[in-house]
Amino acid sequence: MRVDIEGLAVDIAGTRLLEDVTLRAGSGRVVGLVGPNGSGKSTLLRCVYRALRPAAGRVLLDGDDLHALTAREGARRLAALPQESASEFDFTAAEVVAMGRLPHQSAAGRASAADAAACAAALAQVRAAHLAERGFLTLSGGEKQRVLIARALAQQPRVLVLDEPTNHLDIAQQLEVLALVRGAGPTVLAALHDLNLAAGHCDVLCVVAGGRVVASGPPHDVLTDELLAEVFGVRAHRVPHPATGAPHLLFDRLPPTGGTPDAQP
Ligand SMILES: Nc1ncnc2c1ncn2[C@@H]1O[C@H](COP(=O)(O)OP(=O)(O)OP(=O)(O)O)[C@@H](O)[C@H]1O
Repeated sequence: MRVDIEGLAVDIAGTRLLEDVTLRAGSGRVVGLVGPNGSGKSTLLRCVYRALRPAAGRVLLDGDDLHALTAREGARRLAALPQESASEFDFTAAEVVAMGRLPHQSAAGRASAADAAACAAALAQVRAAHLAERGFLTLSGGEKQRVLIARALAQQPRVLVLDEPTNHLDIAQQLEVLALVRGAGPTVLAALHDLNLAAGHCDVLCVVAGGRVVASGPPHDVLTDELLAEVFGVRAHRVPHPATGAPHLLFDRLPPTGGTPDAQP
């Protein structure tokens, strides 16, 4: 399913947080949003999963205005992993994942065998089947994150919006989850902080700075020395990955006003 974001602007408490954001995610493509802290990535994603209403502009799913759909219609097409989604209630992990099936159920809300199978498959995909009967609040940060990703997968969306999906995950889980979402089929919009992970797992990167998209395109076309210096304040070095040959970025912090870059350990 294609996602077109057109001229999006967001105001909160009288302040414009996003201005004239336009981006396209082709069907089945993985689009990464990268940018410094506070640049507007979550605000943009919150508009896409309808936690915020834009002051201007539109989000189109295969041409349909997302904000004109009912909540149920929207949730059948699009699932989200918000940055902060701690459940206050003591549900089991299986019950949290089952919430992902609600948009597909009738008003009576009875789960079918297909719902149960989708939940079991999603938990297995994130290697969390053994956590099914655990209380969600008793899980570690990484275990919670995997269960919440399973909830989004169980929703069987055609668009997946992920705000920092690798939060709390160890490095093996980070690689596994990104490979999983890339191969899962839906169009993906994901905010990511690790530029090497983003470059390695996304078809397109959009760089957000100061509430605007300042660059977008294939990852290594976008992550130029000039952009990394200007937007992130770092000097980049590229080394080939010894196993794959893919370019890998190493960084020094650039001092705010001239001087010599600090080598980071
Ligand atoms: N409800 C709000 N009220 C006031 N300011 C807000 C609100 N939500 C976000 N902001 C501000 O909007 C800006 C963008 O925030 P946002 O969370 O979108 O950034 P981000 O790029 O996701 O950052 P991070 O990488 O730190 O998660 C920040 O300056 C933030 O403080």
